[in-house]
Amino acid sequence: MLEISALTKRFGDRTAVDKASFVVTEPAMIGIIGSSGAGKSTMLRMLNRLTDASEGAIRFQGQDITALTGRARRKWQSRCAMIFQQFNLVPRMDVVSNVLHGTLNRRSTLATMFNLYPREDVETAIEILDRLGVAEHAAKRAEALSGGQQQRVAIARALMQDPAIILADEPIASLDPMNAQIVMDRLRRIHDEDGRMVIANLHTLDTARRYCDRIIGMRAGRIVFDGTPAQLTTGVARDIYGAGADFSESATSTAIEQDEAERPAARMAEPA
Ligand SMILES: Nc1ncnc2c1ncn2[C@@H]1O[C@H](COP(=O)(O)OP(=O)(O)OP(=O)(O)O)[C@@H](O)[C@H]1O
Repeated sequence: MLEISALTKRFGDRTAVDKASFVVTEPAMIGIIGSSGAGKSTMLRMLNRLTDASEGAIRFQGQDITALTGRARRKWQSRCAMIFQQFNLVPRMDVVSNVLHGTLNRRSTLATMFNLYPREDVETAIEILDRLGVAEHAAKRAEALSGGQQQRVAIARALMQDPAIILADEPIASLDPMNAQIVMDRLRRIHDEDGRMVIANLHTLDTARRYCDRIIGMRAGRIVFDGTPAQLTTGVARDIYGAGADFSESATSTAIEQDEAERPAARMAEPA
């Protein structure tokens, strides 16, 4: 259903994603791991068409995604909704209106300007908020909610678009462990109950192991691992992160970045 072939992104003479290829035949929950600068965000941004690929192809259910322009590109961005580490809500706007923002693509400019949302959309938004356990906060300003609650509102906004794919770029990197678990549990449930594909960039190995059916490991722009959590042995993880023999199972990419800072040879993949 989703086919990525030799997808490449260059920024000047830096290759952020280098001939990445993978195929997803049925909706799955996929985690992308790798150290900072490995190309994970760039990969998701190309999938969502926020960034244009330099080379290669993305096909979804037979459609050439890389070729889409204008309205067709915006439609794809609705089918392939993205959530971000920093939630990207409008802080002073109430929670329901933030969620209804997910319908902007299909509403007229006039309706948008005057905040005229159809009643059934408002009801759907509340139902989705309820599903995510934050309906009681519907009337509050987004900025009044905790980080974990805001991320659930961001997921609700994504669901409002009824997407086939949810792309999550480090969705729990700003959250404490308890809220991180709540957000990952919700994403997993959305996958299990709705059959939506979820592709998440994840900072910590244990999260990827625990929640994902399939893990893709990136290093210096290349896919260096693609398999199940069981196949992701400590040795494989060490290769993905370019980490030394002191690498431990509980290590996170944050800990590894610090290791890399001390090892100049491993800095290639880091931002300039
Ligand atoms: N807009 C840009 N202009 C120039 N270089 C960029 C741009 N975006 C990303 N890069 C570079 O591309 C490489 C991959 O970056 P990317 O953000 O995709 O990595 P990442 O694995 O998501 O890292 P992190 O976990 O730190 O977010 C890095 O070397 C980065 O500096």
